[in-house]
Amino acid sequence: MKDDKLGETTKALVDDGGVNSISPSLFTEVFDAFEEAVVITDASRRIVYVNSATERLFGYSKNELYGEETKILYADENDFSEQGRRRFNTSSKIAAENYRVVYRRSDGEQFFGLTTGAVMRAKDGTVVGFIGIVRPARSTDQSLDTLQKIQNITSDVTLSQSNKIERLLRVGLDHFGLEKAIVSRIVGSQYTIDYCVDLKGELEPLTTFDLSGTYCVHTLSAGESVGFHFVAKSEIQKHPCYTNFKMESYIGAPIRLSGQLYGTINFSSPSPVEPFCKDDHILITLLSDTVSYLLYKKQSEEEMKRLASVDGLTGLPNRRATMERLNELVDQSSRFGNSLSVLSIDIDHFKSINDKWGHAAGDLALTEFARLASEVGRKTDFCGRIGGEEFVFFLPGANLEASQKLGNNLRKRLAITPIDFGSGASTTLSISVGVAMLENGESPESLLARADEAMYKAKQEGRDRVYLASHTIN
Ligand SMILES: Nc1nc2c(ncn2[C@@H]2O[C@H](COP(=O)(O)OP(=O)(O)OP(=O)(O)O)[C@@H](O)[C@H]2O)c(=O)[nH]1
Repeated sequence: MKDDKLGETTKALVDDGGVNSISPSLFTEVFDAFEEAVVITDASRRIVYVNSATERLFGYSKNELYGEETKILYADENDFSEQGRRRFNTSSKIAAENYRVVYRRSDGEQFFGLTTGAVMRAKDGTVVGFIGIVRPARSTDQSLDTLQKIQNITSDVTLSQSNKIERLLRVGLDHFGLEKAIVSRIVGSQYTIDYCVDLKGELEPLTTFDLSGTYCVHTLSAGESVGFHFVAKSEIQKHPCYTNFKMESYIGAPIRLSGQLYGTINFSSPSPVEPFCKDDHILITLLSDTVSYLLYKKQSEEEMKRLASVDGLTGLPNRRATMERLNELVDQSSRFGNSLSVLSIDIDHFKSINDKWGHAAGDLALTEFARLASEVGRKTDFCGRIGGEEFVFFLPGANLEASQKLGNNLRKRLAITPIDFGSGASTTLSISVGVAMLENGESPESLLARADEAMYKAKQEGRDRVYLASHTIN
């Protein structure tokens, strides 16, 4: 409500006898429904009426306040005498202006209040009192503190991007004084929790909802930050989001990534809160931009990691990633006493393919081999390229017999799958395979060396066969 309008409204309540002549029940009828604190004074700034919101906000009962100067509400007496008097004096010209002042509750706690004030005039124009409307504003100190925390998190090189996002959600929860924080991923009509922090521990990442039944559908249709501080009293009180989740307060903003919608960042709570102010909307937009930047960095890092571990030609894990996986598997098998077998595979006479049909044909043969190799074996089996035409298979839980079977299956598949180089040229591949099974306390290097040794034996014995390694090489 604008101050000038406020003045007009109060005029109707006041007669020439001043504010004291009005029955408090009339004020109560008008102002008790307000969510803001309403304080009415006489012309000497003594309180004649406060509404219930004032009692809640300042922690005083009506009777404790009636007759007191409004000084009792200010944290700083100077504000009462200077700031207050600028507005609350009989010749005040200040009308349509919101201002912030530090107030003090009955328990001594201080808070910033966003205040609107007006002079109350009787019908003949004489000033009979003042009316002030106060709602708590988050303090500048708190906003600065929040900004500082955001900066500390984003600049911390020891944190992963995911850790940073989770910490930002906590900072947002603290700032808004809410209970649940979510970064959602939205694809089509599906809303998935990507990250969450829930003080009640009820939310879990990867939970999905139908977007149309969430609060975020309002954020998306607005295309910018949206806040509801008391949903039961808002225009969305009948929306399924309220029936589904029963959150009274919500503030959310869309997250865009590389120009596309990614999802939302949102904070909510089953209890109503004070109305969200402009600063809150600026802050959630800043959080959304920061999360978007972190998600972008995370995706870039993942892509770089993927590229660094994948063989560019075949798409199989490269030597580095393959050796890492072998180390992990040997470690797991040694700890849990499970078997682990390794196949060392070398394509026979591969050089002749290059020589006969060119390097591109050799590349095609390697790609086709990788495709067929990926089709044999179980989901838990691992196939990697460790050199030119050298590949390995790691088979967790498999013994020599099962590994030999896989080697032979692959040989058979290759034998019946000609690779077409165009212009009528084609060939099938044969492989020499060495198999070794992890022995007690054996190192990854030794296991692989035994499989290689067995593969060379297969070559020596005429190629196109599987050879089983015997014992540890000393
Ligand atoms: N086209 C192509 N050829 C490759 C690639 N990497 C390695 N090679 C070739 O693979 C061939 C390997 O040949 P060799 O090690 O002599 O063995 P081979 O001809 O397979 O004979 P055996 O292993 O003894 O059966 C070499 O000619 C390499 O140039 C690649 O990425 N693409």
